[in-house]
Amino acid sequence: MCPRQATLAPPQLCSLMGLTSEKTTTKTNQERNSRVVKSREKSRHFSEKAQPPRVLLLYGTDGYRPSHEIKTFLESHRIPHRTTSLVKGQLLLGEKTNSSSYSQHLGEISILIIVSHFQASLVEPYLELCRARHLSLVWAVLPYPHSQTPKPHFSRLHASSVAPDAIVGMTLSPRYPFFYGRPGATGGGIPHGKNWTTFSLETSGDSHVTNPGSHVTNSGPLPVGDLNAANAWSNMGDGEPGTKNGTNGYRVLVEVRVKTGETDFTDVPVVLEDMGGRDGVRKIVMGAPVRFWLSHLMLLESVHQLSDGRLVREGRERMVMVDIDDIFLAPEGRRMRVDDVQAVLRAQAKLRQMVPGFTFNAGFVGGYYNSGALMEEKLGNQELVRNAEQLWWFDHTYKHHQPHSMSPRQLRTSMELNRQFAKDHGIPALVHHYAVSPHHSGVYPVHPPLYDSWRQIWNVSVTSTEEYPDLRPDHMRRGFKHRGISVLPRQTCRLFTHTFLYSHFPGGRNQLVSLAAGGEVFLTLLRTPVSIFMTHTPNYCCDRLALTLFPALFKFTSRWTQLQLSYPGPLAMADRYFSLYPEDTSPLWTSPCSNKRHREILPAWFNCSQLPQLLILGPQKSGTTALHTFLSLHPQVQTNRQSELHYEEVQFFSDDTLYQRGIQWYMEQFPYPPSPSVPPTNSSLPSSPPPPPTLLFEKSATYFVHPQAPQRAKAVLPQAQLVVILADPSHRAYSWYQHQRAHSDPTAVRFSFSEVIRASPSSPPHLSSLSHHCLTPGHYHQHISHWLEYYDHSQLLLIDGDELVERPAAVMDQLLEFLRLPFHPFQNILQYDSRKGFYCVVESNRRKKCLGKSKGRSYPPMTDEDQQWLSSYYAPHNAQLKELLTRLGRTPPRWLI
Ligand SMILES: Nc1ncnc2c1ncn2[C@@H]1O[C@H](COP(=O)(O)OS(=O)(=O)O)[C@@H](OP(=O)(O)O)[C@H]1O
Repeated sequence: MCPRQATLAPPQLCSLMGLTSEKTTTKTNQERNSRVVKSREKSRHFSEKAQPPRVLLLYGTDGYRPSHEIKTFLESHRIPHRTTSLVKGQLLLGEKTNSSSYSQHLGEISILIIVSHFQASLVEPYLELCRARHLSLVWAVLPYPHSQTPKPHFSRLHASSVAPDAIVGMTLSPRYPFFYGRPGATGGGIPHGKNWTTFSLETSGDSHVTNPGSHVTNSGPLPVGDLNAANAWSNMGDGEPGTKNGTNGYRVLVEVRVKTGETDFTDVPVVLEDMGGRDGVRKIVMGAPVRFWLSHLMLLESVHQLSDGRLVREGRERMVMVDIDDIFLAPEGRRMRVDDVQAVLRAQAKLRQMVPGFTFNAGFVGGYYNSGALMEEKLGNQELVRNAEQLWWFDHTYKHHQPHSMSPRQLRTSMELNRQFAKDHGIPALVHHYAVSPHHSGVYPVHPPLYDSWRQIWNVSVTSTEEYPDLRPDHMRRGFKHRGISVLPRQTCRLFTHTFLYSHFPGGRNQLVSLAAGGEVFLTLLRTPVSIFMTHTPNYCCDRLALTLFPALFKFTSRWTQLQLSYPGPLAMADRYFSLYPEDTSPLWTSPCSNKRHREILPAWFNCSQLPQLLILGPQKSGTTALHTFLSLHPQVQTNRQSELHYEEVQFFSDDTLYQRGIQWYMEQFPYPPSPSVPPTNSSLPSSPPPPPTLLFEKSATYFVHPQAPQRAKAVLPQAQLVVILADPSHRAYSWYQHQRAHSDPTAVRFSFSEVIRASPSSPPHLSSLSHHCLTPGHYHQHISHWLEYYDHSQLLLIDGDELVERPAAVMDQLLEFLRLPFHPFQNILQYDSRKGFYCVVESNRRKKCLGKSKGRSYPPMTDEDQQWLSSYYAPHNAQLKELLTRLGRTPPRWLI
């Protein structure tokens, strides 16, 4: 155990004191806790935590990688979900006796997705659970390992393994009521990869699983016929939900054509729906490799079908925009010539047949117009301008300078020059209210002068970036709104400034086409309702790679899916994005300091050491002002400037209006810390030691209970140390009530403390609201747990509120140790003042300076009845707190013992 003075200290303090046995246990706890926090945090960061989870993804030991793929699918479509192992899921779902614990763990689930081999023992236990809980099932069947023996049947279904090179074609059922897939779509050219699993109906005997090396399995006794005759569909049946007789109760979604001999082929189902006629569980069984695009399409289809469209938000509409950035700017030999420009216009006309309204979006840097050395390239520039009306145009600064490195005046000048250029050359650039910044600079991390100049000079209301919140993983890129401008996420299409010949593209032309034909670019389009692809001039000269990629993409999409492609322009795209995802409107600012790419596009004034390293979180009326005042006395510590709104508190993470102002505003609340002096390099003089680093901190007592503060703080200050003061919650509530009265809160003035704490939800709204705000901050367990979902508990120091009142110098020693700051003689600086009834600061003139009259107020003591009432009110919350502290290896505060 930690010694007395280390009450509520984090474990590393105990270990500093040489308590090694504690250290061992703590370390394990700490590691475990940190792992849990990290994984939770990952899934919660930018996740849809406001919605109840609806899909439960279950994986076995062999299914970890494929399940990761499915998790990416769920995340990219923002389908609310949880993930767990097959073993754990069975335990959780099986908790029939304790259904509240079931829903507490899992939320409301409607679909299970199982990733496993075709093994009845893995799936059968779930059938019972699905029946009992009215769940549907999607089963992604993994290919059999070579050595495995045939497996038992499942719903009279046999599985067979087929080597990928035996599959020569694939068809989507012409009869299945697809929402996303195109009925009857057919084609060959299935890429090699993992084995596939095909299905057949049992008539007798065991299922067959063939050696994948032999190309094709014995696909069971089901006769399959000509692909075009769609025999597989009719042989498997067109079962309606609940059908028991007449048909087999299956509907085939996809079949593949398998080579069985030199000239023989057979058509077998690879994705089918079991309508639940036999076991009452509606399920979709998929045998295509999980990484293959068909599986993504079928997963989307399955979740849509099984949830009657409730779990997929995007519908079928897909808006697509293709930017050509730097249209006049490229190295010699990589700019468009006249025939390239004409090819672009011809391609555009053709693409409009597949994507209504399709128009290339040209980003221009006027300062480079006609700057190429080759005459053909100058003519190419002129051809672009001659056809300006046929394209859409957007500002890309005049000289391609990065906005973050320009002063507001330079920025404005650059934009004005580009605007004048557009005017002089008849370029209709003001109409679309869209602009893009070179290298994403200034868009994210946000550089407010860029936003202001865009609005002022170009009337921009939409832009795009790949950088929010981060470049990777790309399916997690998001949009946000800032200073009246909608920032949309951009997608990657694998064409860069250096890809202008097929031979420069890894894998050549075939690889480029396969990106579009089911590869990464197709999946992006499938996942993203609003896709903005960035290309560059070199992609349209030379081998014109972009003019291969996009037609291939749209053709493939129209062939296999019913996605409705369109290009309605940036404004309509922004409207659609934010009406689909209103939760993205307000950004979650992330720390630019811990991200290499973001650091490279930070304005010069941005100083990562001007952000605080310590947050005193609260709660209100726990002694936070005293702690703030005392800590500010340390010579190596500085706090924020006084705010005109909240006095000594910044409240950035808990005040939505302030939070919107961005990190720059937050930084400006802190003094610029002294930079260490750099000794002259060639000097023979002994160098003076650098000044000690300054620790910046802020205290905002509103952070403790604010629902978004932990996530916001973690995203900006991942390494911050946190302090929470645990005062007796009953006293805290009484102090808070007195504070409200002192500030003439009409409800607090009108109602007594007894009435306030005893108010119920049926009391007048202003009374029950006051009661809620008075009592709930004292639910310490709940608020601390929330913070620990984001921060590791070693970053958190808990201070006993009574100790702070009675032995403030000891508390300060404890705090300095936690912060690894040098000793400061608080024992001499803090002295008890009998008039104030609290410790005060002894100033240099030896006079005591106490906290203001609003801290340490005089008011009558709480009545015994109220005290008792509160003790029993807080008893369960305090018990949970005690449990938590024990789990974390902390000593409880005195009032809790
Ligand atoms: N040294 C010292 N001087 C004065 N007051 C002290 C001190 N140490 C702790 N306290 C207790 O701090 C209570 C005020 O808490 P906060 O500063 O957190 O209040 S606030 O939320 O910032 O308004 C305040 O509550 P009240 O007594 O109700 O005024 C005090 O109980």
